[in-house]
This record gives sequence, structure tokens and C-alpha cells, in this order.
Amino acid sequence: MASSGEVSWKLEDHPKLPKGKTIAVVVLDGWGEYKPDQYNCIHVAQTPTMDSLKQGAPEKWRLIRAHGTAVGLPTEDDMGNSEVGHNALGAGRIFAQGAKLVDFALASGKIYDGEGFKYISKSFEKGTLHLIGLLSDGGVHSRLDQLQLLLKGAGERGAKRIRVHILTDGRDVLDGSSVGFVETLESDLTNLRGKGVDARIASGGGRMYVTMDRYENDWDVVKRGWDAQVLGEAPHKFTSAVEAVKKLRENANDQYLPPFVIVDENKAVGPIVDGDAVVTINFRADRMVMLAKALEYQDFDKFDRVRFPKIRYAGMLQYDGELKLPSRYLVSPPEIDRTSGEYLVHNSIRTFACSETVKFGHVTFFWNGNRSGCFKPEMEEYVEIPSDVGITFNVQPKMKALEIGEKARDAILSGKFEQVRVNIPNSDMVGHTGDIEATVVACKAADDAVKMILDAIEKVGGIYVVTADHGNAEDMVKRNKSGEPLKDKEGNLQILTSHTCQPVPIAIGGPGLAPGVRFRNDVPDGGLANVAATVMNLHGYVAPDDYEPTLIEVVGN
Ligand SMILES: O=C(O)[C@@H](CO)OP(=O)(O)O
Ligand SMILES: [Mn+2]
Ligand SMILES: [Mn+2]
Repeated sequence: MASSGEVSWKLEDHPKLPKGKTIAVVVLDGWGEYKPDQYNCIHVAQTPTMDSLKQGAPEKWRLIRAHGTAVGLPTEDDMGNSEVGHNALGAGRIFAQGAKLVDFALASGKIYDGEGFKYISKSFEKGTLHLIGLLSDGGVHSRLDQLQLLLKGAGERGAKRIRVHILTDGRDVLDGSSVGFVETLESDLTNLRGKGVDARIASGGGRMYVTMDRYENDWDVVKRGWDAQVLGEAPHKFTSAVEAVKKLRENANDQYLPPFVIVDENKAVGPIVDGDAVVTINFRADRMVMLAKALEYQDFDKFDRVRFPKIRYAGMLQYDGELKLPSRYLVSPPEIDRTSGEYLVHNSIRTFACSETVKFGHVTFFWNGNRSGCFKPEMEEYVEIPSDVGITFNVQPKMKALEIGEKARDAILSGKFEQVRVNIPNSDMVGHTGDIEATVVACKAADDAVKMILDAIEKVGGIYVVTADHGNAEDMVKRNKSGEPLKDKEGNLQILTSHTCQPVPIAIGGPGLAPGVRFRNDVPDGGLANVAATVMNLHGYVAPDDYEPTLIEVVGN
């Protein structure tokens, strides 16, 4: 991987902390801190290891911010997510993230002056503009208001025919909310038609079943989307998207709706053909990379595309800075440079990173500022444990936690690495299913994996840093302002499948932790971005000046 510019990579020695310790950096995905009630699965689960770490408060355990502006999101109402969380953890600084950058570009109109928009607009005269992406106001991968502005802006700038290919959510927003989002979109499209733009929804499907797979876990997901979006073929055909979503919801929730196409007299209204333009409207990278490859790469063998139309394609952002994918985009991505991983390999820290497929890119790609690959292959080993495919994780809530724990343990005991970094997915992936019982099992499995890693650290005299990227499993219901669980019209509890705005824990310890190291009390607003400097200190280095301050101090000699 190319390093960024002329950078002086040498880090200053920490005046008090030694080098050469083995450090486990453990990220529990979706593990926040919230009041202990029956909907807090972390509280309900047996989690003796994490409980014991908490006993170390305030010197060895504390809470840090993991949502909103602390991770570069537009507002304090924005929940955290893996992309922004791992970006902040790895980069040690807070970057304005995709959501915010797209907001700026749309508000200022700059999006329409950029190369990306100019490129796709060459198709407006003769072709169709297709917009593909997640339809919700979740703000994790995309936002409805941005889609609305883009539709309006494209219509005003000459797009004559627009087709929207929707992916229903229910993961960053309540299950069942997709119907309302489709109704809103339909009314916007009606307005556009009133202005002479032939604008319609052309296809759809649930995000977890159609298109939005990640890290190449299951190409069938992308193929289902391709068939509907590009070929205009799907097992379900409807004349209206609202009707489609209502009907398909009888047998599946929003995340898992099967693919459908909208037809006029049995003919799909919006397949993608030669001469068209396509924009993938998600700003977040991980779940768009696979589709971007299918749309952009001439040579492609992941599934049979049947037809590979000659289109003008742009991403909302560029999703992979290393692969430069896609090559055209509407908004420049955050320039996340000089990440801690890159510094550390330049300062002799050998790194091991591991997770299972569904989170593998979190501790590699996101950690390294949205770049695939290693910085120095001879210094780094990245291990991916294949995730189960084709299941919802509530049926297998232990996921691969044990295997991740074992790989990390072996890496620690091998003595070959100074940093062993893992993501343990359970509380997040199972939390997203909304299955409370299974999420409790998931949290226990994650705790078991942490124990395995801490035991290994104990054996080698190392140090551990245990934290999380954002909340999820600690709160599984939607609540009113005073924190009471909300019910829907039928009196059913409103299950929260999404992340939360809660803070997350961070704990440090292990036999290798120098005496006198403790959390400072003068960074009360500390967040995920403060972790990188903290870890650099524990490796025996002082972080670069522009990194967010370290969370630790060394008292005594
Ligand atoms: O599954 C995902 O894509 C998001 C939620 O939309 O979760 P995370 O940020 O934890 O990856
Ligand atoms: Mn996450
Ligand atoms: Mn998640």
C-alpha cells in the first residue's frame, strides 16, 4: 500500500513507557454502556470478564464517546457505526465523515460542479440515470434527505429519465419503517414527474438479502441485486413499490425482503442498459464495494453478469482509496491519512489483525483509513475467519467468537507480534436481528473470547486494551425521552435493531502495564479517536502532535 506523501514516520520515544510489550487491542462490536434493565443484553448476559474489567474504574476502565461529532458525524443525534468508529480508532483523529461531506456538497451545490456529476450528466440527454442505494434516514450508509436533494438537483440539471433502485433498511431504523420511506420517495417522484422528469422506482429488495453484502462474504447477495437492477429480472413483480414492500413484508422483515422489480404490462420499467448513468448513493463504503466492482470491472468472475452494460458509473464517494474504486465519484471521501497502523509498522511494531468475514474489513480496511491491503506485508498478518453464509446471526449467536479468540491467543503466544488486534462481532451482528434472547447468548460468547485473549496476555506479560466501536446490544428497545420502552399501536414493544448513541467502555491492564499508568481525568470528553495515541503510548511511543490526546498518564517515577 502506498504511504501518504512525504511523512516523517519516526515516532518519538515515550519518556516513561517501555517498548516491546505485546498488546492486545480488542474491539467489541456494538457494545455500549447503558442502564441495567431487561433490554440491556450485556447486563442480562453472564459477562464475568468484562464485569471484572469494570471494577478497575476509574483508573483502568472508563467510558468514551462513540457517536455524533466525536466520530465526525453531522450531529449528536447520529448514532455511531463501524465505519466511523474504526476510522477514528485507527486514525487517532476525527475526520468529517461521508454523511457530513455529502451534506456540505449538496447544500453548497458543489456536488454538481464536480467531475463526477459532470461525467454522469453526459448520459442525461439520451440515457437513464439510475440511483441505487439504501432507503432510510438511518444516516449510517445513506440518508433519504440526501437522495431527495440529489433527485431534485439531477432533475433540474437535465436528467430526463430517472430510475431508483431501493434497498429497504430495518437495521439502522425500525423494522417496518420501509413502507413510509417508500411512500415518501414515491411522492417525491410524483412531483418530479409533474416537472416533466420520467422518474420511478424500478426495483428493490432488503439490504441484507439484496446487494449490500460486504467483504465478499456472499456474492449471491450482489447477484440478486444485479439481476433486478441491471437485468430487470426478479422472482417478484409489482406495479407499485409501496404495494411490493407491503406484500413482501408478510413473509420477511425489511432487512431481508426478496428482490422485486416494478413492471408495466409485465415489462420491467428500469433495467440498466448501454448509455445509462448509475450512481450508488450510499456514502459508506463497505457494503457498496462489491456492487462497485460488478459495475466497474471489465474482468469480473464473481457471478455471471449475463449483460455488462456500457454505463457511466459514479459512487456517491470513492469507496476504496487503495483500489481507487469507483474511479468516478460525486463527493471526495475524507482523506484519512497517517493512520496509527501505518506509523506503527514504520516503528517496528509487528501487527496481527483478525476477525471473521463480516467484520474483517473493520480491523483492516476501516482501521487503515478505508484502504484495502497491508502497509508492509512483512510486518503484518491479517487473518480472516470465514463467516457463516446465508443465515441471520440469531440462529448462530456465538458466530466465530471462539475461533477469533483462538487465533488471537495463538498470535499472542507466538511472540511474533507487538500488536494483536481483533474485532469480536457478536453483540453487534446479533443485536441487529432484534432477537433479545440470542443477543444475550452473543454477549456471553464475546465475553468468553475476551477472556481467552486476556489469559494469553497474562501468559506473555503483555498489555490489553479492550474497547468497542459503538453501542448496540446494551439497548434493544426504542424509548421515549425519559427512557421508558415504547410500544407500537398494537401494544407490541418496539424492538431496536440499530446501533445507539451510548458511550462505550475502554479498559487497560495486563501484567505488562507499567506501574503508575492510569486514565487521566482531564479528557472527560474523550472518544474513540483518543484511543490511537493511547495505544501508541503503550507501545512506547508518543503519538504525532495532531493526534487526539492520549487517555493515559504515568504517575510516580
Ligand atoms: O451492518 C451494518 O452495515 C452496520 C449497520 O448498518 O453495522 P456496523 O456499522 O456495525 O457494521
Ligand atoms: Mn460496529
Ligand atoms: Mn452494526
